[in-house]
Amino acid sequence: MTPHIEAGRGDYAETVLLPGDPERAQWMAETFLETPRCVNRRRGALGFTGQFRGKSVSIQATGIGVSSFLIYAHELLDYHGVKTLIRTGTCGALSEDVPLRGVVISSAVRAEGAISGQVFGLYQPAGPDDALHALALQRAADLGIACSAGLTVCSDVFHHPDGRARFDEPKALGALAVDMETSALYRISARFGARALSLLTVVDHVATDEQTDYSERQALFTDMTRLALEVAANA
Ligand SMILES: O=P(O)(O)O[C@H]1O[C@H](CO)[C@@H](O)[C@H]1O
Ligand SMILES: O=c1cc[nH]c(=O)[nH]1
Repeated sequence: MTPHIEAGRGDYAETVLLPGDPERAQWMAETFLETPRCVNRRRGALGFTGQFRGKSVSIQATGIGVSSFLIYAHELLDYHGVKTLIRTGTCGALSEDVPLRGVVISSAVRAEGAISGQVFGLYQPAGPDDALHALALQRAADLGIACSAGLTVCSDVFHHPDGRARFDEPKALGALAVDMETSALYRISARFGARALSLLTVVDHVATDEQTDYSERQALFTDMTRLALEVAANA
């Protein structure tokens, strides 16, 4: 047991998928895992462990933002012996080339600057495990899942006073999309010697103002979840 996770040692698999939203965690577990069992309910941050093609896989909700994400990632890596973290998140698209509802693979992440993050080195450039990244591209092609791989931005602020203008610089660098956890994922995984990959589904479009409705979420995540589980099963 850790401060934020009631599960005991051995309750999590070595590979854990990490959605932000607990409802997504439950939907992913009940839709895709065989014999899913709930291993964490503390604070409503649902965690599940089950089987996918004979391999044990866990799914743990992380909440929103770097601070919340780091609590769950740290406790999974430090206490539960987790070796591979695959985020299954949502993002806002920054590039016109990335379609609404599409899947983005974060090949590298750039954090929006903030003084507090320097404490953890969160705002240094970071990237995924090379082998997981290559595997995701290959499995996406095999499965016919259209995805865009490239630079993403990690922001600490969803409702920002500067609006979308703050993304002009990362957009000019070719950033595809923005989320709020990927820099934490890549940095903390490197620190623990764990493997990491961030997969994101586009739920709104900063460039075109298109939005998905929350009611269509869950089904929207089929491609991303299939891809994450393919990587988990073959990593
Ligand atoms: O849907 P999740 O995985 O939570 O990810 C995205 O959604 C939240 C903002 O609505 C942030 O956590 C952002 O990273
Ligand atoms: O615009 C968005 C959508 C999802 N997640 C984000 O961080 N931003």
